[in-house]
This record gives sequence, C-alpha cells and structure tokens, in this order.
Amino acid sequence: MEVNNEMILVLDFGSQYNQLITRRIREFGVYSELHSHRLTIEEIKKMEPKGIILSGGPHSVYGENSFRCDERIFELGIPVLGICYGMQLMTHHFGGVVERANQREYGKADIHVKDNALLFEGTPKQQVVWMSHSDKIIEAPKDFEIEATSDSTPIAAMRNIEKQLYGVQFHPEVRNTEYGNNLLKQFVFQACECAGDWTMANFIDVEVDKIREQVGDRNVLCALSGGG
Ligand SMILES: NC(=O)CC[C@H](N)C(=O)O
Repeated sequence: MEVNNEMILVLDFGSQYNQLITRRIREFGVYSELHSHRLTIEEIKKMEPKGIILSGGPHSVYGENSFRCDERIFELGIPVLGICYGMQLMTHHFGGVVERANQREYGKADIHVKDNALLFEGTPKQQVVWMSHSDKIIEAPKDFEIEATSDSTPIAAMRNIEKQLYGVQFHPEVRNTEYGNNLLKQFVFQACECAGDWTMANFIDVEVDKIREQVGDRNVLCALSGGG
C-alpha cells in the first residue's frame, strides 16, 4: 500500500495551545507530531519533516534558561513557522529586536494585512486574531518583510521569502483567530507543499499490515483488540 509519509513537526516550547496545532493540521489530512524543543538536528533530519512549526511558550528569549532549539533548523531549507515565542526566537536568532514588556496583551486584536502576504491569501485585509504575549518584536530581522500589523503590535506577522521563514505573534491554532485555520493551511499546503492525503484510516491500515506481517492473518484481530 502507498504510504504518505509527509509530516509537519511542531517543536514544543511550552504553550498551553500546542496540542491544538498538531490537531488542526491532522484535521487538514496532513500528519503532524509534537516533540520537545530539545530534539537534535540529526533527529529532526531523520524525521524528514515537510515543515517545522515553533510553538509559543512562557519564556522570554533573553532569559538565561529559556527554551531553545537547535538553530541549524533555519538552514535546512525547510519552511519554518514561528508562533509567538517561536517567532520571537526566530527574530532573536536573525538579529532583530524583541522588546521585553511588562504589560501583557491577552485577547482579541484587529490586524491589518499587507498585500501579497502568502499566509493570509484569500482572507480580508482587516481580521481578528488572538494575542497572548508580553514581549514583542520592535525590529524585524534583516530580509524579513512585515506582513501584518496591529495598533499594539506593529510586527504581528513577518516573512523571509528566500529562506521560507514565517512568524506570527498571534495564535492561529486558537478558534478566536478568525482565519487561523486558513493561515495554517496556507503554511502546510502552499509553503510546505503538502499533498494532504493522510487520514487516520490509512494510518490504521498501515498498522494493521505491520501487525499482520508479525502475527499472521488469523491472529490479527486478536492482536488489535489487545486480547491474547
Ligand atoms: N504565548 C507566547 O508564546 C508568549 C511568548 C513570550 N513569553 C511573551 O510573553 O511574549
């Protein structure tokens, strides 16, 4: 049986919304896994992800013990989307400026989207997103374009076209972000060029085939039900 191996890797920096990211992507028909930010570059390469998402997280990029990932992921030639803390980490790595703020922005915000913003294709110029952050980016790194702004967060989304890097300060995985699903779909299908023919059903079929090989036809039901 033909198996679709495409996978979007989500690196976990500790946000409470992280399971939702993989859940949404699986709902689009693309397999996605959540893994620790501590994965080594070798482990990541072995997984052959079609794209990588850096999640949000409670830390500040300037903290001494803040979670980090192997920054060589930015050089793999694979599209990367940074969400909130993930975007701040990307900014910090590429020499942009993240401002440490004491005031927290939590709740809905209106953003204004620039023309030709890939992740926002097909959605209105003015849209509502869900923000949950204190720090914010006040200077995008060199070669990054600002794709969306809001009154309180001037760099709400950014992109480096050549390196296929994307960042959003808000949370597209949360339902309160009006076009969040659309944004994740754009990343998965346009930026990462996934085919999206994965379903839970063919995943189970593959497992069944593997079990059948091991235990033979007659015992496969038994093995599946966990009985003996
Ligand atoms: N939700 C997040 O990822 C927050 C990022 C960072 N800790 C901030 O406060 O801005």
